[in-house]
Amino acid sequence: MIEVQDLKKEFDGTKVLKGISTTFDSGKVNLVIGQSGSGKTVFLKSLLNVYEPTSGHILFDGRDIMQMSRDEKQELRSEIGTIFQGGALFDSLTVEENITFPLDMFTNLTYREKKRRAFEVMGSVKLDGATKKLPAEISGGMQKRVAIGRAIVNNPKYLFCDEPNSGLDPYTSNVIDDLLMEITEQYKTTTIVNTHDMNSVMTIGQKILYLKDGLKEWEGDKNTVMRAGNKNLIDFVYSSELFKELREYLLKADKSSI
Ligand SMILES: Nc1ncnc2c1ncn2[C@@H]1O[C@H](COP(=O)(O)OP(=O)(O)OP(=O)(O)O)[C@@H](O)[C@H]1O
Repeated sequence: MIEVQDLKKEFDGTKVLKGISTTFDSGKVNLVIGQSGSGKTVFLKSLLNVYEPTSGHILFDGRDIMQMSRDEKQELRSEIGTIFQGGALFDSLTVEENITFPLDMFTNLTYREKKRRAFEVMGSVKLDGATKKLPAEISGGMQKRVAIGRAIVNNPKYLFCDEPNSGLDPYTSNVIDDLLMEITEQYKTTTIVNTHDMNSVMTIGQKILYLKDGLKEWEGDKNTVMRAGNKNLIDFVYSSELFKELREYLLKADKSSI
């Protein structure tokens, strides 16, 4: 579980995060949504202390990253998996080597143990058939799965993903969403995902945090988002005609069942 208390971040006096408080449960996929520029990436990077917050508290299962020494932060980082845009794979390493990389870097496992763990993870992300391929030889969706595999190989307690579906077709996006859900439930990770993908919102949004201009405008889940009364949220989520019609249909169905 990650608890965020009154998180603020400014850059040279410009307030980007203006005091956000929320809780992200473990074993759940938590989505952060909002217009471009609303502060989603700064929020994620502040939670990770990539950007040092201006003020506030961020508690990782009760441990406040704002109060931690450098060594304690280092220790915490070993419990965190990240999938960031531009967090490119190593082009000259095979799928298996990419996934094994964090084990080489951060563990003292034996060769055999690393091999076993890497194969377990490649099974989880459904890459068993591509272990010896180079990133250039596999599709964008498979590359995303390698990135997910690399992020989970150390059994992280916390998983952060920035736009995991960007650049993927709808089918492959669903595959990635299903995978994030499976991993989160199987390993009980606290998973936080920044997304623009409304399909993800409707399917894996076990918690949804909607940011607007650096503030929490609304929070709920995929069931409550459909019936939410917040005008800004509705305008944002239902800017697609298809979703707008779906919402109207559901609200009518609600009324006719009363
Ligand atoms: N390193 C930085 N220094 C100064 N300002 C920044 C920095 N990073 C982001 N900002 C500003 O913070 C605001 C929020 O940016 P952020 O990248 O978090 O938005 P976002 O919601 O993730 O957008 P998008 O959906 O387009 O990725 C923007 O106005 C941006 O210019």
